[in-house]
Amino acid sequence: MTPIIKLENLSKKYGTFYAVNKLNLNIYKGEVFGLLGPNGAGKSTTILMMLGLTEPQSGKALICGFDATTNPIQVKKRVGYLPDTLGFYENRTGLENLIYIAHLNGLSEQITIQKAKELLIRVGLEKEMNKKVSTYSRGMKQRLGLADVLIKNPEIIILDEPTLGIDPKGVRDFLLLIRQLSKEEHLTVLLSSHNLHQVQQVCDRVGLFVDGNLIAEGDIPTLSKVLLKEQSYTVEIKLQESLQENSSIIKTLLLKSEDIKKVTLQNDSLLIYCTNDVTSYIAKTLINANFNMQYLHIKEYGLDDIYQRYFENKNENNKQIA
Ligand SMILES: Nc1ncnc2c1ncn2[C@@H]1O[C@H](COP(=O)(O)OP(=O)(O)OP(=O)(O)O)[C@@H](O)[C@H]1O
Repeated sequence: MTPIIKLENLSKKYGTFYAVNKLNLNIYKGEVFGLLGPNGAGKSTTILMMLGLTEPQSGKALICGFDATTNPIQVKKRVGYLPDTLGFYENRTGLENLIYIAHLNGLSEQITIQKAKELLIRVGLEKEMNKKVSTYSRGMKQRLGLADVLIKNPEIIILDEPTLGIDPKGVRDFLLLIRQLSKEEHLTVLLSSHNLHQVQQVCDRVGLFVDGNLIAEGDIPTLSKVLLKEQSYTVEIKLQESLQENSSIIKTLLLKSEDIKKVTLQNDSLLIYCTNDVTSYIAKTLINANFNMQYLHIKEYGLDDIYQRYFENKNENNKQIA
């Protein structure tokens, strides 16, 4: 399958500093892809290069087959971009604002009004479309922004921190809407965020940016494997016997398995970090040693945990090096 977005060795330098460093990434039609990373990681710079709004030092951004640097007009026709700050005519209604944008995009007079109304209904602004934008909440403005982006029938939409400042229900509804649009209309969505939980809810795949580098990409289980490497499964157990008294014998027993990398005591349970799912081995080993198990479960990692543990591990390694 040909990717709809193809970034090849894309780099951007400010002075001597690389904001984006040799980025390679393929995104396919109909995917919801999350650009995730802390402040300053290079997400917005990457988006600007994809839109042809800033030139890369080296490499290429191919969008729907067009080079964003040499052919930004073709790219602009196919991509809808929702920046993190929106500007509307506040004393005009949502419908008037949308019609204005439709005209700017060259849509004919006849189809504009009908299409604008349909879109405002689609994004959930049916009741508010004839109210002035000055009366809109942040969430409503974001929906209007989405309608602005969709009116030119883009193949790709790029949303920069789209849920900033919206209340939790608004965020949920907005993300659901994006997911629906992508799945029903086969729209490719690129979403930049530092909110892991939101990205996890809505994205098919995620790319994790740190200091201008894409350090991992994939779905959540893949990211977990790549970032946590040898410790991507954690099994938590609790025994009827005292773990304080028995922890060293248990560690010796369990660490005989090559798949078990670390065993730590945490409060009154034992955390066993493994490369694979070895729960049955753990259970058998402990039962054979006459321990009585109170519970055993595999801890599922969300993006939040993966991210936090990745940075914890990195800091630990840095400390060890220093
Ligand atoms: N015009 C510029 N001139 C100099 N440095 C810049 C410029 N634009 C961005 N940078 C730097 O490049 C790095 C990447 O910035 P970028 O805005 O792409 O990050 P980001 O991941 O989008 O962050 P945020 O989540 O805060 O928006 C940062 O260190 C930033 O200070």
